[in-house]
Amino acid sequence: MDIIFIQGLKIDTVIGIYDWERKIRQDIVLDIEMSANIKAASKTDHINQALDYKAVSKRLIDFVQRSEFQLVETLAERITQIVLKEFKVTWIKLTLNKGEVLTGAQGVGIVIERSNG
Ligand SMILES: Nc1nc2c(c(=O)[nH]1)N=C([C@H](O)[C@@H](O)CO)CN2
Repeated sequence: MDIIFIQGLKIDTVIGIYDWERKIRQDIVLDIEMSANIKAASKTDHINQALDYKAVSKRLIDFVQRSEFQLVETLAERITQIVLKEFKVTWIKLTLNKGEVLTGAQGVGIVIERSNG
């Protein structure tokens, strides 16, 4: 299996369970690994045959910026479902980092793997 990845994709959104978090926008950072078969793209050297990481990133930026979830779990699950349904991806690993919201910690977040195969 080949993997196309997107690393350190920073997106602003409304997320969190506390009142103060509902009134501000916070940055989350996504690291994404997606299964891809790169044979056709590498043969033809054409973007039409490739999993276009720019297209994935544009779709996720739009979705995350419009979203207002409370939990990182919900946002992560929705992101993986979008990628699996709308792109030629059968497996995805997503790391969602909410950053320095927990006193004493450099980051908090979630790592999930999903597949539809
Ligand atoms: N499992 C989770 N725990 C917590 C979440 C979450 O999304 N999933 N969120 C919070 C708060 O919003 C926190 O990030 C802000 O201090 C706390 N625990």
